[in-house]
Amino acid sequence: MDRQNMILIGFMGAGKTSVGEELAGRFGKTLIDTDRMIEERAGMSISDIFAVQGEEAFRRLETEVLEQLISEASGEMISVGGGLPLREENRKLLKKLGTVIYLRVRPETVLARLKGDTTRPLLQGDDVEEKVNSLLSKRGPIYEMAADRIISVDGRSVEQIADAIMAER
Ligand SMILES: Nc1ncnc2c1ncn2[C@@H]1O[C@H](COP(=O)(O)OP(=O)(O)OP(=O)(O)O)[C@@H](O)[C@H]1O
Ligand SMILES: O=C(O)C1=C[C@@H](O)[C@@H](O)[C@H](O)C1
Ligand SMILES: [Mg+2]
Repeated sequence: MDRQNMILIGFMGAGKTSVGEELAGRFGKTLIDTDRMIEERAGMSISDIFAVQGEEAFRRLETEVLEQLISEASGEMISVGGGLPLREENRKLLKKLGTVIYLRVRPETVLARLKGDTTRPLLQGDDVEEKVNSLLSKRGPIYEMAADRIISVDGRSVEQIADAIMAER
């Protein structure tokens, strides 16, 4: 891996963390995951940050973490929270940080993977299917705008997705 950072973006359940771990392992690196960085900084889970401080506060933390990475990260494998590219400011920071790879996922795949998940505050309660469909259709074009490359993940294993990313480097 050269000095350029590689960043995975995409919807919840697309596999950013899983594929990121796989790729980082192949490069002999440890994955940097912005959700985990925020949990460590805040000393609480993402669900608790949303519940106690609200989504806006979480989004501010995402921008802070991105700024920190720009000053510190070089040649790293990075995965970011599903909503991080939503702020225009963050999309500019992502471009500055490195090569942005969008893991594109279909709603059915998200639902199959995250059924019963309790750690993603935006997908709790009733009508999870409706929430996934509506968020994904709003966010799809934004992810595309932020991306240097797009990889479809449906029906592919974590290893196959990592292979596809490596092959096109
Ligand atoms: N290619 C895949 N095939 C099968 N299962 C997968 C695949 N990628 C991820 N998963 C599973 O889907 C779930 C969500 O994956 P992961 O946590 O990597 O997604 P994420 O994109 O990081 O989500 P978030 O934005 O919420 O952090 C996990 O249980 C993971 O094991
Ligand atoms: O898509 C989103 O908005 C989110 C995705 C997760 O990675 C977390 O960052 C959090 O649950 C919010
Ligand atoms: Mg993740």
